[in-house]
Amino acid sequence: MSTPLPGFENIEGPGGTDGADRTGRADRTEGAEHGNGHGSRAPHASQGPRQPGAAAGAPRREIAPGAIHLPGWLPLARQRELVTACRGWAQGPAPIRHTKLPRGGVMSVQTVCIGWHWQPYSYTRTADDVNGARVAAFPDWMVELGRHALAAAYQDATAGHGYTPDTALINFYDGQAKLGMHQDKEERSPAPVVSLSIGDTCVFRFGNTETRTKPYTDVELASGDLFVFGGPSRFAYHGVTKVRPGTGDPACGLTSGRLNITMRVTGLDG
Ligand SMILES: O=C(O)CCC(=O)C(=O)O
Ligand SMILES: [Fe+2]
Repeated sequence: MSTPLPGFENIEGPGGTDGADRTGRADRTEGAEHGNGHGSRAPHASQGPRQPGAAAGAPRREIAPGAIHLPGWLPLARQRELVTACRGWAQGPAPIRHTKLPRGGVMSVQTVCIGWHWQPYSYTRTADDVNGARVAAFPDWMVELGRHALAAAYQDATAGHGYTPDTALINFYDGQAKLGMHQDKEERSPAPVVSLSIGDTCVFRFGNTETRTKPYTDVELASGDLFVFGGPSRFAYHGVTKVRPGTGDPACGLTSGRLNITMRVTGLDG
């Protein structure tokens, strides 16, 4: 069964490391991720994200049309709340695990989903490749967070209106995990993807909609960073080429590794 989440589940422990197997470095194009989750407690909605531009450090940057990097958007306290929520989902109803790929590979990333369960290459309500359990509900507070994220990224108070993400893939990367270039394309909606990063910095490669090769831009995603891709970039290829171990601030709630949450609108009913 699934391996525990080194460095994540046991965040009080020694700076952990490696997860079960890192044999696979999964290409999402070829593999997937998935997960499941289970009820969690909502981070306090009272503490909103920072205003655009208020983060220390790097400025907001449009990486490609519709693809925005907003560094330091999530305050540390909010990061910790998300880590706590994700830790709960990682435990069940379907535990986080390394997704198996159709051709026998295993992803190096560990994933758990909420709302809908993703496995290569479709969404279901139950985690059929894990334990068959129905995944945790997608909480209202995360819908709100997604709406705030769009408003901040697009610098438009109305940008989040009507945005109702119904699934999130929650990925945990140890120091060796990677994610191959892929498109998020199982969704039947063109609504933007909202990505939040916590813990160690990674190199996020954001490319184009035609090919998984160049042209692309490598972006350092650090703890608290928001990345949104919508509009003409919604179906661009992207991936994680490397994690930089030891770069995260333990005050974010993770002593090692990287957590990434991507919210999406599946466009599915039922
Ligand atoms: O970890 C990341 O920053 C990207 C994750 C991703 O692309 C995905 O879950 O589809
Ligand atoms: Fe993706």
